[in-house]
Amino acid sequence: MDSLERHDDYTRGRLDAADLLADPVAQFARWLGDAEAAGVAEPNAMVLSTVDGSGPTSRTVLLKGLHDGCFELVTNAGSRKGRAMTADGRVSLLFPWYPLQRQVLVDGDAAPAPDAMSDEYWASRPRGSQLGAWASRQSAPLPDRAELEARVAEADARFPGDVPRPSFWGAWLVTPRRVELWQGRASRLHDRLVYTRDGAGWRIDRLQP
Ligand SMILES: Cc1cc2nc3c(=O)[nH]c(=O)nc-3n(C[C@H](O)[C@H](O)[C@H](O)COP(=O)(O)O)c2cc1C
Ligand SMILES: Cc1ncc(COP(=O)(O)O)c(C=O)c1O
Repeated sequence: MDSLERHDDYTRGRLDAADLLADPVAQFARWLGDAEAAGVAEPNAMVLSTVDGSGPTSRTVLLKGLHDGCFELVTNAGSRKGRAMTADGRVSLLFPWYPLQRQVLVDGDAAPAPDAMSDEYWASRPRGSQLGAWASRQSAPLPDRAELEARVAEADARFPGDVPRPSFWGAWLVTPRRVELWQGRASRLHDRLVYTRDGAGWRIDRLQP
């Protein structure tokens, strides 16, 4: 467990307000492009945190689009996260781009996307994933894997042609309230720049590391 003993310094980059775009989502898109270009694994993976009656909880999901200043994700509305977001839209998104010594944190409000957006995304999914969405009551206990596989076979037989989108599966849009860009620096003196809303625009402030 060597990693527990290390104190690696972060020296790959720096971050200055003068280098940032005025719009945080446009700036995020630029950083996502950097992560893609650097070959970061799953560059669009993000840790989605929600709150429910048990408190905060997190899991990884994929970013599926950027629309009018919002972050798009897809999931099952009956899942633990889906039920949490239905009851309380407050979420956070964390993009951990360790190879770039960067992270982006987004605090915002999630709401179901328009049906047309969910339909369009659904149509882009492979048939296997579409059948999987029908088969999985995501987050519910599963006594054994064979039961899941039987439900996939059932859905396959039920929908020999196009697989329709289940009403319980779709896209969600997260409207950001706060976006923080973090660039690791030497001696833990990292650069942190945070966008918060300021009237119709955004202000950018530097935070202590
Ligand atoms: C890299 C990665 C990407 C994932 N993407 C999604 C996704 O886009 N949507 C989704 O519902 N689950 C996705 N998952 C599975 C979730 O992490 C999670 O296990 C599942 O959604 C159930 O979460 P919940 O019980 O908290 O609702 C992904 C997992 C990983 C590791
Ligand atoms: C359970 C689940 N749902 C949805 C997704 C979203 O991605 P895709 O539409 O590419 O399957 C993922 C991605 O890993 C996933 O694991």
